Amino acid sequence: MTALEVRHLHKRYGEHVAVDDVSFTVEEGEVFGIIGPNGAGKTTTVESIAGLRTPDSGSISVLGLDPIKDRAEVRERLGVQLQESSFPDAIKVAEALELYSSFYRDPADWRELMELLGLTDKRTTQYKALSGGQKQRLSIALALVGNPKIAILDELTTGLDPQARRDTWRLIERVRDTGVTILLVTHFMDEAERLSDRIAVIDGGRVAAVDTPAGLIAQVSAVQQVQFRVSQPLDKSLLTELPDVTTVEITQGRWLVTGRGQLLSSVARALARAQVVAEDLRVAQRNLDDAFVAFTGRAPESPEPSERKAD
Ligand SMILES: Nc1ncnc2c1ncn2[C@@H]1O[C@H](COP(=O)(O)OP(=O)(O)OP(=O)(O)O)[C@@H](O)[C@H]1O
Repeated sequence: MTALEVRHLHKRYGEHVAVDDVSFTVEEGEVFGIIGPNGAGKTTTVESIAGLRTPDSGSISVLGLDPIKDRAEVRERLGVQLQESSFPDAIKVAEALELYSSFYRDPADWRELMELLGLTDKRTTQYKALSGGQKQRLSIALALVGNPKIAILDELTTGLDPQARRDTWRLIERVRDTGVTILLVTHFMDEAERLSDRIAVIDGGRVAAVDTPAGLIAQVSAVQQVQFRVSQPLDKSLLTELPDVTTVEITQGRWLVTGRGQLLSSVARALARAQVVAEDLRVAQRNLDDAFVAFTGRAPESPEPSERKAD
């Protein structure tokens, strides 16, 4: 069954078009990733789904409901963890969870969530005294406290150290296993690849591609790369003139040959003809970073880990 349907979403701020034309569908139980460069319109899209922004045109259906017209019903079914959520400094972990759970008709057991998120021993700690990782876990707990069918997680692990990020991923997998549909906005390609069943690449307010992580990678893997060092000097033109080769770069003695088709065997034959041995030969494995570059023309940004510590 369809959990979310976004059709031709368009949203501008004044003259600035933040979301031009975005459409996608998310099935129940899916983890659906959204990736794209800064300012691509990802947050505006998820805020519109959450009913926090009113689209200028297009339609959004959340479990068959309209986020603006059916705001109260959507609130009951949708949990939102947005970028940089802030809470009153003095509120304690247990107080925040209890308070938020009181906003919902059929809340989750907030004590169980506190335990699941590893916050029980911080129950009496004030928000301001929590570490970055703990704040992040609290905001995830608060997104889940209404027992939502769909959770929106925006920049889930930005600012966390690698260990805390991996812990958070495991947590999200556990949440997914309970059947919650997850919409995940992320700058981290490894995170998107690990957690998402499907991913939308958004660029310039439009969907550049939607596919499984493997599907996105396969779409760009027609381009291949071979790297090696040469056992003796080699005339570069012997490779550049091969029909399967598009570029040849040499950096600090390392040859990087990009091309298509039977690239590896063409290069190997050319080297053999020149009686040159390829040392330390590597055939580049395509990953989601490459797909991101191919679809957006830009390298993914890795947000700087903040000063905050995970725990
Ligand atoms: N409240 C606002 N008023 C004016 N412009 C805005 C507002 N919010 C966002 N924008 C602009 O709209 C565009 C899309 O922003 P949005 O936050 O949706 O992108 P994003 O893909 O989530 O970016 P990031 O990855 O940096 O969070 C950007 O150019 C942004 O500067």
